[in-house]
Amino acid sequence: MKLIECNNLSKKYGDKLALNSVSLTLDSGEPIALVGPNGAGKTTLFSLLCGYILPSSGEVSILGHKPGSASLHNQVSALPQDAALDPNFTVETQLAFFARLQGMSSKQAKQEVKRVLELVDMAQSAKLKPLSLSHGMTKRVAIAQALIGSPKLVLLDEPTAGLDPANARKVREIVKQQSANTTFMISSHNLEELEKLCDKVLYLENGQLQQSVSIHSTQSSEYLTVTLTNNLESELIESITRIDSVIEVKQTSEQQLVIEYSKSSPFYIERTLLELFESNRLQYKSMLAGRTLEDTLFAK
Ligand SMILES: Nc1ncnc2c1ncn2[C@@H]1O[C@H](COP(=O)(O)OP(=O)(O)OP(=O)(O)O)[C@@H](O)[C@H]1O
Repeated sequence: MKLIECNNLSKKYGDKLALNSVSLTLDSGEPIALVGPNGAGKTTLFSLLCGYILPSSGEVSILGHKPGSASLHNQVSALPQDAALDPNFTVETQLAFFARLQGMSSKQAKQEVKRVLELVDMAQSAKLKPLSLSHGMTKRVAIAQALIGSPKLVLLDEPTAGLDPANARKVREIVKQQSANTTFMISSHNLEELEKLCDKVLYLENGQLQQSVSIHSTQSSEYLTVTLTNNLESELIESITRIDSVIEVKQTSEQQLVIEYSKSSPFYIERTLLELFESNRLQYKSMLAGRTLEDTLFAK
């Protein structure tokens, strides 16, 4: 069963097309990063996955069910960037309230609160009220709240924004530890952090899914960014895809592609590409090796 499936998913706010025909399929497993510039549609996608808003067209399902449906009760949770705790109640009181809302008895809720606070190393603060917590501690409590009931999917919006390096690291550790049971989808502008944490990266721009890359495969293999002087033809892309060591070819602009390949003999891929360009009478502007997530996402 696929964790998330979106098929031509679109969302309009009035005339504004915030999400434009997004199609993707994601499996449960390692954390998934959602990146893109301000206004790209990340929050809109999160809101659709949570069932807070309905699509204007297209379909979305989580574990085969429509977001917000009763079958997904306790299976999906979200931590919005501006999530706030109620200043009037202790940490344990408000977390127990959310556990009760999930249908737990008061005894189960108490045990669950203890469990999730231990997961985020905040058990000692159970009896404190939010105003006596630091920003980092508040964030950990909010993550604990998102983990109540061991959901299958947890959506985290900028989970480390505004945190000092030690607290940001702590949050990363929590996500890593919990990833055995829960798939996290993390929206963030911090590419370096996402590189440490995530396997798959989804890149949204202007409401469209521009790229979906696997960080681990880009680290274990190599890739080349090739820019031609002419616009790319689909026959050329197909020919490159057929080269022995090529894993994947992505067109990133009219004249540019990123080729992911496994290293075989030295310069094999470069030599084969040059022969291919020569036989097709094509000229290239540049052929660059690159490996960071930023290079992958923003190579233009
Ligand atoms: N309720 C709304 N009504 C009208 N327009 C909206 C609404 N919510 C979002 N938008 C618009 O839809 C587009 C996508 O917004 P969204 O908040 O999903 O982007 P985002 O990628 O989360 O941005 P950021 O990184 O700044 O949080 C933006 O142009 C935004 O102005």
